[in-house]
Amino acid sequence: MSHERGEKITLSVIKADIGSLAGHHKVHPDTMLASTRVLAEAKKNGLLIDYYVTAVGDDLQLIMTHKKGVNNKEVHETAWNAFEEAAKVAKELGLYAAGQDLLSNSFSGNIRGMGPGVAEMEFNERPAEPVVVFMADKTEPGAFNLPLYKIFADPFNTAGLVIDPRMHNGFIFTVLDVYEGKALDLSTPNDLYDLLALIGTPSRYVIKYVHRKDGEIASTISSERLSLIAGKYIGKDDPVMIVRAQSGFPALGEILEPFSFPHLVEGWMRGSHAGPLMPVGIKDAKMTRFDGPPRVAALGFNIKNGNLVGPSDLFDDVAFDETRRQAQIIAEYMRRHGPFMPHRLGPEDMEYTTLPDVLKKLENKFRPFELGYKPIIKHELEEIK
Ligand SMILES: O=C(COP(=O)(O)O)[C@@H](O)[C@H](O)[C@H](O)COP(=O)(O)O
Repeated sequence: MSHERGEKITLSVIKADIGSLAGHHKVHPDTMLASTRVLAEAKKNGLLIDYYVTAVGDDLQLIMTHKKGVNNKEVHETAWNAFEEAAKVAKELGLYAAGQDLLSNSFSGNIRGMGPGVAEMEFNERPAEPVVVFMADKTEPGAFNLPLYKIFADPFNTAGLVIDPRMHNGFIFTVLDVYEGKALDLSTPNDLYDLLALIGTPSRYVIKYVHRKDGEIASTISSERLSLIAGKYIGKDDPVMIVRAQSGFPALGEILEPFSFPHLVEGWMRGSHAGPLMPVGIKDAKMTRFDGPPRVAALGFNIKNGNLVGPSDLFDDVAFDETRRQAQIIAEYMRRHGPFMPHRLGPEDMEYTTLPDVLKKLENKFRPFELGYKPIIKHELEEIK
């Protein structure tokens, strides 16, 4: 059945760190209120069908539905205005890093590349349209590579790949090289090994979209890299992801299953450490221990005539208690390494942090190490006297 463009629903999830309470910790409710006012106005004016405002760690999350398609100027401008209003409140309250992710002074047509993270998809709404919105803090977009592989390509995770004829043909993964700004499409199960060869380097190769082979969008992930946009370290690019569920897409339980394994991701303190991704309910989506550990929350909605029905706070459940316990044990183990790799990230990843500034000071102090090399200890002795 063919659908006119106007009938399609777009789900836009746009997030930004506009300042937070007590450090890079938690969004203040007054900033959420300020952004809610802007979205309420846009709903009243008919631009948005519906919206839901939430927060994970220090990231303010705008979940919006409309009929304008992806990359729509008006919708992006509304999100930008919502963040600006929230940032104003953050500044008034003296919140930490107020306006952090708003890298431009004014809106210029599309919010991508201006700081906020964006995941959007347009689809013909099914009679029942279940979707899951994942939001992570203190990590990067590649953190979703492993779960996405399991959801859409691993039959040991997703029974539907074997059992359900609608999923048996596999999926198309679009992989983005965030350094080069290039993408390629890989078809599973045929290209499985090529896919793994790339996405095992999640700081560079990020799964951007997953499509079913009939062209239906199944998942979309934000892929902004703040450091590459701003040219210097600003913060990790805490990602968001949308996944459609059921009836020819993976079941809700198959979508959540990979998060029962708290896999190691990059981010955590100063965006410079590897740690376990801990699934939490919204009430626990705040950063504490060593600015983490990295956390992911998941909200489940049904979309009906573009309206957001729900949400259900999916990781706020005893079924993930054991995962959280494991994550704590892994966090403790990793923390014991202090500033040593592999807890602290390797030199390539540290290039985009503040470490190079520190190392620069040592550059001129290096001397050739040859026979007869004498350590300089005079300076130290003088200090002791
Ligand atoms: O990763 C962090 C912030 O990232 P985020 O804002 O969540 O993108 C934090 O760990 C900070 O890097 C850390 O708290 C130091 O912050 P500053 O004192 O340099 O602002």
